[in-house]
Amino acid sequence: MSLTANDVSWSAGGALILDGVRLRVEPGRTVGLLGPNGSGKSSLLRLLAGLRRPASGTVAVGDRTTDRWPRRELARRVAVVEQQVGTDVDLTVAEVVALGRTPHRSGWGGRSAADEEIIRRALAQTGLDGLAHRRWHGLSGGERQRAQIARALAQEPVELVLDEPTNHLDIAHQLDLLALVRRLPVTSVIALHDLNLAGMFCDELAVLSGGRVVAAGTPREVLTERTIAEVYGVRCEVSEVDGHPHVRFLPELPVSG
Ligand SMILES: Nc1ncnc2c1ncn2[C@@H]1O[C@H](COP(=O)(O)OP(=O)(O)OP(=O)(O)O)[C@@H](O)[C@H]1O
Repeated sequence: MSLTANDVSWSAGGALILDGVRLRVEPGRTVGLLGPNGSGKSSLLRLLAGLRRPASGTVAVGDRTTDRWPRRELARRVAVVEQQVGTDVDLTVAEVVALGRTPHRSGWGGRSAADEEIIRRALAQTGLDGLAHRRWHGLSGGERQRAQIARALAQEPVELVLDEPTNHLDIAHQLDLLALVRRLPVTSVIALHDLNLAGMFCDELAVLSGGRVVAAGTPREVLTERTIAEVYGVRCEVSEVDGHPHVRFLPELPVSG
């Protein structure tokens, strides 16, 4: 396995946020994490990336639990793109992307020609070549989000953990980004809200509700009218388009009386 959560629980502020979560992600797979606001997606992603320790249960990256990975080695191996990124950074886009090379550098040495090539490629993969010298604070939300993804790619991770990476992107950039993540030879876990994009681009899906995994499997197994009604409380019809489940939401039934 590439990433494994074994009966993971985690609490914060006196509340149980994750409750006995099991997740097994095979190498090279793209797994979507779905669930309503506050269901525990970001919390689980942070645990999977080793940024937090479970209160009980274990998280393993490769064949080692996160507590047995030296911090720097884990920082090289697992890249994380979080939802909120500060705006008070006085760096150019290229400098932000270059931060992805930090865990790979030894001592005080500068960037090598190989580093520069990796940074150039990450900028090109995310369509940011033209913005390399722009300053961070002048970027749009979507440009910042793409720069954070380029930074994660520059890290050349084995596992990539993305928390709602498309929430600021226009539809063309959403499709480009998810197609790119799927193409990369990495294991990815992505928190997403868009059920149809999750169905199009993920090999497997897991649905969290109230800190528990309530459904897991292929998109066809998970994206059912019943699960969507139970988890989100909305009515929908699920059909199939180009081999992927397609969810069409229906208006609420009028209250009779
Ligand atoms: N450090 C913390 N202290 C207290 N409560 C927390 C902490 N971190 C998360 N929570 C709570 O845990 C719950 C799950 O939060 P989390 O951010 O993991 O959910 P999410 O599924 O990613 O939500 P969203 O879709 O809104 O991003 C929420 O109720 C949140 O308020």
